Amino acid sequence: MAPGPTVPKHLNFITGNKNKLAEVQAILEGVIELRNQNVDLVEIQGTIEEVTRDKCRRAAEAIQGPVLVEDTCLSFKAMNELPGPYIKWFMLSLGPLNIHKLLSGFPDKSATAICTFAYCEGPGHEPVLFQGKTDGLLVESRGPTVFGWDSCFEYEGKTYAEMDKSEKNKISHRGKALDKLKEWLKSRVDEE
Ligand SMILES: O=c1[nH]c(=O)c2ncn([C@@H]3O[C@H](COP(=O)(O)OP(=O)(O)OP(=O)(O)O)[C@@H](O)[C@H]3O)c2[nH]1
Ligand SMILES: [Mg+2]
Repeated sequence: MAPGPTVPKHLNFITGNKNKLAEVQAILEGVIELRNQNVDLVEIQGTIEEVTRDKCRRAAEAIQGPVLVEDTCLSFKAMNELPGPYIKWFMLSLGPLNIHKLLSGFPDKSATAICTFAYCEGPGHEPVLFQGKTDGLLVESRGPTVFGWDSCFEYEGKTYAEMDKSEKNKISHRGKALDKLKEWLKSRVDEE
């Protein structure tokens, strides 16, 4: 095997978000077996990469072993890329029916969904990052309001919530990040 981090056959994906977990499981099916643990991790303030690296280090410390984590951002061009990693708190306060109002004073509704995965071999190891981005628009909610801001993020005329899952996974920020992770995993999974 090439030098660098190894990955166990059963990978611990640390997340408390059931919808995220379901998408990641669907996309990684047949590639690697995921195990999920919900560890309540502190999320710091900083750039997307700083937030994700720190989250990954904390997860590896918490379970004392190899971990995969993911952090999702939603950034608005008119707001100089905010809320970014802090979108969760805006969603919790405003909900899917009101989130579009954040841009009501701005003509530019451009939004970018960014997904950053981080893998870490264990405590003390440097996390490796895999990022995917999808450009779209922030719109009034259309479609089921099951997952976060899916009903408010429009890509080529449809909101994520109006797409079926396989359609979303093909073009989504998460799908693109996982394509990179899958490629990397091919040479890294420890078969022993
Ligand atoms: O409509 C959506 N489509 C998506 O594809 C998507 N992915 C994440 N989110 C939401 O964006 C925030 C990210 O925060 P986040 O990355 O810290 O996640 P989280 O705290 O829920 O879980 P985790 O940190 O335990 O993994 C949270 O409000 C998530 O619900 C999404 N909403
Ligand atoms: Mg979180």
